[in-house]
Amino acid sequence: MGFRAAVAGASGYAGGEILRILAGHPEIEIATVTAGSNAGALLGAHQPHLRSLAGRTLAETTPDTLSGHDVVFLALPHGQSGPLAAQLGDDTLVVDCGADHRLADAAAWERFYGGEHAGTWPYGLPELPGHREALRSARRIAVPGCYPTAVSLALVPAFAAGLAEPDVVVVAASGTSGAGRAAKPNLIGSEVMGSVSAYGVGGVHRHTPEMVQNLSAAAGGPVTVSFTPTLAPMSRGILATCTAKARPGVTAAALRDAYETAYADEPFADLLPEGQWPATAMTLGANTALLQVALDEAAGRVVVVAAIDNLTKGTGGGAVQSANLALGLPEELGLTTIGVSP
Ligand SMILES: NC(=O)C1=CN([C@@H]2O[C@H](COP(=O)(O)OP(=O)(O)OC[C@H]3O[C@@H](n4cnc5c(N)ncnc54)[C@H](OP(=O)(O)O)[C@@H]3O)[C@@H](O)[C@H]2O)C=CC1
Ligand SMILES: CC(=O)N[C@@H](CCC(=O)OP(=O)(O)O)C(=O)O
Repeated sequence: MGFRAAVAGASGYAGGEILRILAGHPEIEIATVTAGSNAGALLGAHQPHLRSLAGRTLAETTPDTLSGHDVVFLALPHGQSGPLAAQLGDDTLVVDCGADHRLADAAAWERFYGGEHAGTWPYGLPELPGHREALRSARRIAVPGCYPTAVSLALVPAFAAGLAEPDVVVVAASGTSGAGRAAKPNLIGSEVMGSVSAYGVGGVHRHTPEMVQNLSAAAGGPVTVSFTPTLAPMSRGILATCTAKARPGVTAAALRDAYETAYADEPFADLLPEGQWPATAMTLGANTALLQVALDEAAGRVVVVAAIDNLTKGTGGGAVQSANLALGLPEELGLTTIGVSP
């Protein structure tokens, strides 16, 4: 084993997914697991599926317990990563699954999250133009939000190829694990089962500025995004239906060609064969974003559907993919494109 890792927030969903992936990683050893209120408990009590790690004790999450590692994965509530990272030297790679360092626009941060902006770290989505190279020398990484991962992979190729106008509409369904482990009134079993519900409607969801940031960078100018998230009765997965106004003269063939070119060499972004549409069940547990494109000629819109596992490509898998790059390891190490079905 080449690198020693600590995982903070190991009793939560994102921390659990990072541990699931690291447990099969040939070059990263899980040295330390930490938690908040559950510090002192056995990991097995909170992550019973991680059998080989069941006997590990959850330590407190402090700079002391996290220091001395090659890589620290933070899967903690927003606001925790800045103060912790400040006490970990640059010899430690810090990979933050929280939102604190994803946005470059401090005003957008204050509007959607409130409080002072903690600063911007290299953004952990290697598939975006220029990002892979930046990640190779990073010592701090901001893992993208789960919805922005799906939406950016869905629409960046259309903007980068100059095929879309800056007018985007996204409706995306997420499984309940996206909301974390803590109980919330709208996530009680009987409220979720047998129903799909919208939330964060009307441009207020905090992932909107992150989508705007990524799509505007690809478009080379400001893009507006109308984003409506919905909660679906499933534990994992995001299905994002993304549309953008098509530029005049765009053809279906040119659109498909842009996506084939963009993702030809990407290990974790797959354009499906024509006629096959992404479904969350096709990529559960895999680090792959599945995509399909169409041109709605009557409406004059580019339509892209993306499916990811919110906990894998949308968090834990994306975190390990970027960490691999920053540690000088092969990007795909420890990650799978093989899903779990049914
Ligand atoms: N779930 C998802 O799909 C995604 C999550 N993320 C991000 O990952 C992070 C974790 O999310 P998620 O795993 O879903 O949340 P969970 O609620 O499932 O887990 C939160 C974790 O943080 C720990 N924690 C809470 N408060 C403190 C504290 N004050 N000090 C130390 N540890 C604390 C908890 O420990 P304990 O149990 O001991 O209290 C637990 O291990 C968040 O920033 C989230 O935004 C990002 C993308 C997608
Ligand atoms: C279904 C659900 O509630 N999903 C979460 C987003 C997922 C997430 O964890 O995003 P952050 O990393 O930015 O917190 C939400 O809509 O708030």
